Amino acid sequence: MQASQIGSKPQAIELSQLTFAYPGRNTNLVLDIPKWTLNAGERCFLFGASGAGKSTLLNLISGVLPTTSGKLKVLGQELTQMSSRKRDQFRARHIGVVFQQFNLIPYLSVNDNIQLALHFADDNADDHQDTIVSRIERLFDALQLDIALLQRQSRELSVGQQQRVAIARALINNPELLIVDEPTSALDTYARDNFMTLLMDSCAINQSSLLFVSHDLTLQSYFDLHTDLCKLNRVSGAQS
Ligand SMILES: Nc1ncnc2c1ncn2[C@@H]1O[C@H](COP(=O)(O)OP(=O)(O)OP(=O)(O)O)[C@@H](O)[C@H]1O
Repeated sequence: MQASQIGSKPQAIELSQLTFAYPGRNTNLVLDIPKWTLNAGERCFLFGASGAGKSTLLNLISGVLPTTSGKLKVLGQELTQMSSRKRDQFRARHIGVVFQQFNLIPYLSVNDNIQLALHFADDNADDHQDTIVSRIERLFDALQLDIALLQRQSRELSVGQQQRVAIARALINNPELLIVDEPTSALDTYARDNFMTLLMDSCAINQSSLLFVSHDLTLQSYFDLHTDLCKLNRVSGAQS
């Protein structure tokens, strides 16, 4: 799929007049963003006070939550016009997500965790297992993961190994957009810097656009763009 074009600039994310309120809290808007774009290939560090709506915005962009009103185009597709099922399918095929807690299924093997991501993205994944195996091998090599870990249950892995598997799972479908939510909060400085380097290298290899949320402002130096959600969002409900 091609990212949408405005002039000659491809856009990974375009939103305008985007509002969102959680069901049951209809009078309480959480987000009201007049306009924001992320160009294809750009890496954006999104920050803002606690409660500013960062995770909510990531969930809208990845299609987990439906918008309340406005326009939200991701990789050229208008998400507001998609059913929940279509959004899930779109996310599985085009967006890699790395969550704070990695969200690996603990009792499944590492291989099964990765195969699940492939399964949700492509019903015919079983048809080309050779290609898939070599893709997994390349990713494990790039992420410095021992291939023998594929057979281990993910709960047996160290935190550092789980992080790398979470990145491998997010990248296995070659996503055009990678969304990463506060993944370094539990890490010491050394592990955090390693994680960031791996993430940046993986994005460069894949030419993915990156939207990264963190409270850790020292990570800003890794990014082309720094966006303060409190300045974008007309709702001022954040608690510092
Ligand atoms: N499932 C939910 N139902 C109702 N309100 C919610 C829900 N999730 C979040 N909120 C509210 O939406 C607002 C934004 O929350 P969100 O988690 O997006 O903020 P955040 O910027 O990610 O915060 P933090 O930095 O503390 O993680 C908050 O007022 C929060 O209470």
